[in-house]
Amino acid sequence: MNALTLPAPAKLNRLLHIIGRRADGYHKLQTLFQFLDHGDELRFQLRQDGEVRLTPGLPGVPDSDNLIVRAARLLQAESGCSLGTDIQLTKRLPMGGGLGGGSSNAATTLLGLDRLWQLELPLGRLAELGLQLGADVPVFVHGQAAWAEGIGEKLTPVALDTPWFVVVHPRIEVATAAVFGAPQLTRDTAPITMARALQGGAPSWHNDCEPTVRSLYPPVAEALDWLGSRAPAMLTGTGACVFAWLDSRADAKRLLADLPDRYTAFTARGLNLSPLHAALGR
Ligand SMILES: C[C@@](CO)(OP(=O)(O)O)[C@H](O)COP(=O)(O)OP(=O)(O)OC[C@H]1O[C@@H](n2ccc(N)nc2=O)[C@H](O)[C@@H]1O
Ligand SMILES: Nc1ncnc2c1ncn2[C@@H]1O[C@H](COP(=O)(O)OP(=O)(O)O)[C@@H](O)[C@H]1O
Repeated sequence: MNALTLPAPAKLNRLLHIIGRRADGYHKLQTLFQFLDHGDELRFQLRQDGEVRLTPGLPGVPDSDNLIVRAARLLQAESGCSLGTDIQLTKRLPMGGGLGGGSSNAATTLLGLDRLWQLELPLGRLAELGLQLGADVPVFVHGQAAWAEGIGEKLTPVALDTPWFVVVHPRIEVATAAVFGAPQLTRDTAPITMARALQGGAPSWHNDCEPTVRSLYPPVAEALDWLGSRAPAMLTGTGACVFAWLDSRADAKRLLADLPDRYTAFTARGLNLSPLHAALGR
């Protein structure tokens, strides 16, 4: 095999609670991750010379900081593999959108190059490598919708309802570190069990970052109000994207028809198995 084209799906946080803070400043979370059938695409072509080349690069992100290039180099270092790759990126997910695009790109790179370079590392090891790149990478490596604890890396697979979503991007970028660093962020939600979270279902789910992101980023508050007046709506991760869930594709498309020009948006179905794993048969 000389080349491989793979999806890097988006995720949503269908619930996000902040229950404390670790000594290193990272926040302890409880969250429900689900994938979408919408995302970026990466094409990997084998190189014999060990070089890792990405095209096109991302505006404002030097290649050496790009999570795709960092994931490829980390895998080379871990495995001692002397092969390289040309990577072509089709970027569809907004950056800093709370859809986990960078993390998903990193996971697709780890699994894609593991296959292209014939390394056959276990998913658990690839997830450990992924965690060095970002708190959200392991869920994309394991590829199952999950209840997550710790900083998002302690994962228990779950089967969630799979509604149609409308995801609205208010065309601003939210810095995850700024939200987690905000003094007004509440960090003391009482921990709950997974069973209790699942029992309540979507109507009972909320995101503890929402009040802080609303106050720091007024365009996100406006998007939540616009969407929330039409269907139940929430923030994903630390934003900037907000999402609403609907019973059918037709309802989702109807909602999109009214979208103000100041937003971009897409519709997508919730998935409990990542399309990456479906494509790889893993
Ligand atoms: C909040 C979540 C929920 O899914 O999503 P996003 O909105 O970013 O997608 C994630 O946990 C984000 O994960 P990720 O985007 O990988 O974050 P990282 O790069 O590891 O961390 C960025 C910065 O956010 C802060 N951070 C991140 C995660 C966490 N549990 N506690 C933190 O305090 C730290 O200051 C860190 O330096
Ligand atoms: N391949 C990548 N795709 C997107 N962002 C990347 C990538 N590599 C590094 N980044 C950096 O990570 C930041 C967070 O990106 P992203 O994962 O898209 O958002 P979020 O964590 O909010 O879901 C970006 O603003 C960018 O600086």
